Amino acid sequence: MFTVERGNVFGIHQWVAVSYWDKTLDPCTDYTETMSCPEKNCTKPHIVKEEVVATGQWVQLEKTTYVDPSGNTRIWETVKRTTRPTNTVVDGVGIIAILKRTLHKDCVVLVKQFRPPMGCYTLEFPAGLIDQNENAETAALRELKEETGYKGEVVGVTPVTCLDPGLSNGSTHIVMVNINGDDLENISPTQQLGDGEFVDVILLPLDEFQKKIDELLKKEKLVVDSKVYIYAMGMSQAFFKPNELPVLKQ
Ligand SMILES: Nc1nc(=O)[nH]c2c1ncn2[C@H]1C[C@H](O)[C@@H](COP(=O)(O)OP(=O)(O)O)O1
Repeated sequence: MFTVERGNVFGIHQWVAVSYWDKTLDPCTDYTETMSCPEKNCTKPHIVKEEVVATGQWVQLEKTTYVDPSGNTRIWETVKRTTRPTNTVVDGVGIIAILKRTLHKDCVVLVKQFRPPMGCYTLEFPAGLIDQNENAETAALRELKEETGYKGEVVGVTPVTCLDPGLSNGSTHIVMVNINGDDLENISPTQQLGDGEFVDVILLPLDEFQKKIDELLKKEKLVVDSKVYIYAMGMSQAFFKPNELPVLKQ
């Protein structure tokens, strides 16, 4: 439910769009009352209202009023994308694409691009925003083709995952994709980049993924996306200690 009110936001008097939580539409209404708790009274935290402070073409800043678990009303500064398709809770897709070729090691497909908010080049999984009426699988294959030129096949999709929840409601599905590198279409892939998009494709072998990233970071001024690095650490921890015996700890 939206109203327009005159309010004081960050010390500035201005007209703001205010969305109040409509309890009749909120499936969590039953849980927003004070619940008994062994130590003290606990409240199910909930949003009271969201006020738009500033809106750009791609993002907006909001002042979020919420009740915390001890029942206190507080304010949070929140960033949201303006591009989220209607009736969804997800903005985009990230793509873990594995290039599989005869007589080659399996490789993870990464992209390097200059990211203005970071002021430097970053190393990321291919990714992009989901268009209206698109699902995660379709968006992932489209973005992969655009950014890298590769045609892939979806082999898995995560639940909605949050990206930076202390700052933004930005969220993504991670889509697992296999690429048949022997396919004629994938032998000399051609990117389909839009205006203002400059993307370098980087292939790193899956069996030395973390080591190759570390080498790249030493060689170039580059910041690696945390999803990429955590995936690399997970790969190292899970698969590449074949000769280590489990040790019983006291
Ligand atoms: N926050 C943004 N500010 C911009 O000025 N422009 C932005 C923002 N977010 C996205 N975009 C633009 C840049 C591209 O032209 C398009 C497509 O982005 P997409 O490929 O879907 O996503 P990324 O790869 O994560 O940029 O949106």
